[in-house]
Amino acid sequence: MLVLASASPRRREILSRFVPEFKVVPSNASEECRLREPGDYSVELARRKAREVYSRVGGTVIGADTVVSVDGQILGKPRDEGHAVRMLKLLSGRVHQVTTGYCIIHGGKELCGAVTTDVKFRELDEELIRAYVATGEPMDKAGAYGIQGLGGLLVEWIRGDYYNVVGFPIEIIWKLRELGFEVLSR
Ligand SMILES: Cc1cn([C@H]2C[C@H](O)[C@@H](COP(=O)(O)OP(=O)(O)OP(=O)(O)O)O2)c(=O)[nH]c1=O
Repeated sequence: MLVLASASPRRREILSRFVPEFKVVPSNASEECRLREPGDYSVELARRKAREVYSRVGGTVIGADTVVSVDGQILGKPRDEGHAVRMLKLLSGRVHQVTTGYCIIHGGKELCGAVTTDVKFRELDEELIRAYVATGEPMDKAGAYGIQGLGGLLVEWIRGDYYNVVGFPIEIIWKLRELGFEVLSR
């Protein structure tokens, strides 16, 4: 049985487009992490999420973690609205990286990786930033925006996998296919 170790509705929605059947079991793993490099950090958290769920339910388990980084500095989810405003000011007019680490536990082995997408934001004025934060959309999202929602307004261009920005890189689907899971079957 395939298990998605995530409480994220976006991850569930993306996986369900490509794979017909899986179970969702959110992880209770701690998100405290001292690593500073976005790839190392996101893979470590993805691995913890996958291991914690695997220890309870077994099967083939997918864990993922998404971070936004700018100049190598990791931005997680905003603590409050003021923090969201500061993050968006920092990202305004600049290119940043969105990295999703993943870990698939299958047959007792761990298959882990990280995918990075570059995203360029438009120049954002204070009024727009405050109006966007007031919509509430930034609060549960790494980097304080969601490209798939109203946050699409902030983006000038992206380079790389769009799904990766939303939290679920397509590389995971290809890995599942290599492991023998059917993709696009109904
Ligand atoms: C940058 C960006 C992030 N995000 C989201 C993806 C992730 O859900 C979230 C980052 O938090 P994560 O800790 O990666 O995931 P989560 O807490 O939502 O779910 P779980 O740990 O149970 O798997 O930010 C978007 O939805 N759109 C975006 O454009």
